[in-house]
Amino acid sequence: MDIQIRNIHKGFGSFPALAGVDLDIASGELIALLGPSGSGKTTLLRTIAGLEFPDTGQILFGGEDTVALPVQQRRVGFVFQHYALFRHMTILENVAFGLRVRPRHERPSDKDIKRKAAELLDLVQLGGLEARYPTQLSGGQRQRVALARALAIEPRVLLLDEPFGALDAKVRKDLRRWLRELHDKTGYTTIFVTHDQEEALELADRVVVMSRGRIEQVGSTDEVYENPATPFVFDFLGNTNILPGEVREHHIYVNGGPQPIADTAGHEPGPIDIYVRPIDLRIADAGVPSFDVDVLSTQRTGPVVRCEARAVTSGAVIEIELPHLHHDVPALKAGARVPLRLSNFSVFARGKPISRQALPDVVANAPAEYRERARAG
Ligand SMILES: Nc1ncnc2c1ncn2[C@@H]1O[C@H](COP(=O)(O)OP(=O)(O)OP(=O)(O)O)[C@@H](O)[C@H]1O
Repeated sequence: MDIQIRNIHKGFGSFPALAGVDLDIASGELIALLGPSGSGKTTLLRTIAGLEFPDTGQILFGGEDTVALPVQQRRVGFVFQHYALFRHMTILENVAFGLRVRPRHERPSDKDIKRKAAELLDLVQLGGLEARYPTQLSGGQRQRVALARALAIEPRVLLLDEPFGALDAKVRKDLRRWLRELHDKTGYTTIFVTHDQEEALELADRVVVMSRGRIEQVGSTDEVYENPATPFVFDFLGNTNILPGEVREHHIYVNGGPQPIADTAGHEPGPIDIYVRPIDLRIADAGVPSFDVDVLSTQRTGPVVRCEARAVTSGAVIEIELPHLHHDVPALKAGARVPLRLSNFSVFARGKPISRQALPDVVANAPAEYRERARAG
């Protein structure tokens, strides 16, 4: 089932929780709504489910406007962060519940309901535990029961609100992989809410990054990570260093840097912010565009070395992250002055994002030598 969301506004009192949301979701897609707390993810999910009514806008399921349809008729499967299982019912009866409460003329026979519930428990890999009660299961198992229950009604759409939020890191990771496999098997259009970037990037076909009731960017996981449309998206998707810089005569300079770090076509001259991740900074060989930093401290945490340094000319404090066996590590001693190069970065005009289309040019138009080095990693 494909879903079209058209210009949804939803306020709570005078507060705009959703401020004009448009989104097209293809049938069978697995979509992540990602954003910080309060950005409107849950409100959007609940509006799609029919648990909230938008002030304006349309939500179309397969071309049909659902806004006037009551929740029951939308046929959405919903799973919340806290597994709301019925404690007094066995696992099998929990899964069967959605079928048992159907109107009489749509309700399968008792035998078929039990068979279907058992099949779904097999699907979520809990076959054999049908007679247990929710308190006799682990958190991850309970969440899988909640998912089987949501699937029992043969939903047109599956909506998951931080489904693994309450579980520990290891179980979350296992369940993520499992959910992806389940999705590939069942093919339901699925939308899930998370504020965990890693979860969104690992699981989803496309990620919808939200901030303050609006969509900042929609794209494949690679697109949003490699080509963030706005400073917000860049910053939200991982650790960020912001280096003040400048576009001058079609070149990009780190403030105070003697040589340009890249060429740029078509960008307005003026102050910019260069966004670069700690893992995309390396010590530059002679002749490669670079800027000098003074190393302040270096610390190893397991397999990773984190180094804090200060840009000599701008004074910006930046973080560098390397695998501990990387050949740059010995040179990053506190007190050393080293030249750094950027292997990947985004540029934003200070205060306003450079258009998304323009961003790939920044790398594409870098000096040839720079590009080769960037490719070499
Ligand atoms: N029933 C409500 N009454 C008043 N304000 C609400 C209500 N529900 C949500 N809000 C407000 O709307 C905004 C968006 O909330 P929402 O729950 O959609 O955010 P979220 O991105 O899902 O956040 P979180 O990750 O913390 O769950 C928040 O500022 C929240 O306080």
